[in-house]
Amino acid sequence: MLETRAIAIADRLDSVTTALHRGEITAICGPNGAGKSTLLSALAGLLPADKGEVLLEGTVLSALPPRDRAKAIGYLPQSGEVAWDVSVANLVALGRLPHGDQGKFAVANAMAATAMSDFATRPVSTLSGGEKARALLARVLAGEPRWILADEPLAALDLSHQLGLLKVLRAQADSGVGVVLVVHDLALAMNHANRVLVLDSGRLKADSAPEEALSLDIIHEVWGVKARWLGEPGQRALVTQD
Ligand SMILES: Nc1ncnc2c1ncn2[C@@H]1O[C@H](COP(=O)(O)OP(=O)(O)OP(=O)(O)O)[C@@H](O)[C@H]1O
Repeated sequence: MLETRAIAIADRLDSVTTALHRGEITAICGPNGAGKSTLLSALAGLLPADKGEVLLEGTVLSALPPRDRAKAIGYLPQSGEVAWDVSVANLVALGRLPHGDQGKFAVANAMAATAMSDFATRPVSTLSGGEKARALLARVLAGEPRWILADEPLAALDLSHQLGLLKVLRAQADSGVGVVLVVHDLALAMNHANRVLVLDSGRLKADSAPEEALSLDIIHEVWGVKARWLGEPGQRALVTQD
């Protein structure tokens, strides 16, 4: 389990308590500035909380040696910047750093899963935005973490690659990995997450199964938008109303 106990961070998070589970996809949703990236960084142990604590499988996260933390949690930030212009294969291999090995099998698997094998020798600077996003996700997968924490990993991807990566993330969850995604696309959260956290001005507004957390009342209250869901469970589409 990855837990937060009443964590507060300046004006960004206000006493957020939740417990996330491995084997599930958890979506973090909310309007711009609601605190989604802040919560994800705190869950990754990258942003210390002013109050409260984050626990990974029962241990206070900040007490874990950095290498153990890096092995357990693969974090994919929103910005997607790459500091050095290395080849895609070398970028993905950086995911093995916490393990101190080359992990050739894991690296090859990660590149295949993200459809990046054909780009192995390409300098990262020559990739399109979507290709770079896939390469960065491959780096996280190569580390074979128990938790994948990704901030809008699908935002730059075309429909086909979005669906491809959702399959990869679902397969990760099915194999026991905890997958936590910041997601703006509410239909994507509704259809693909096991659990949805809705943040509003730094507070946890909902934390439950998607149909409940993304009810029309909550969407109206939090996003200020009148909408309705169409379609069947698992294939919902959100339509806004005037
Ligand atoms: N380094 C920082 N110092 C102070 N305030 C910050 C900092 N980073 C973000 N904030 C503020 O904290 C709040 C939450 O930001 P956060 O990035 O977590 O929101 P978000 O829900 O991820 O938003 P978005 O959907 O726009 O990416 C915002 O009001 C933001 O302006």
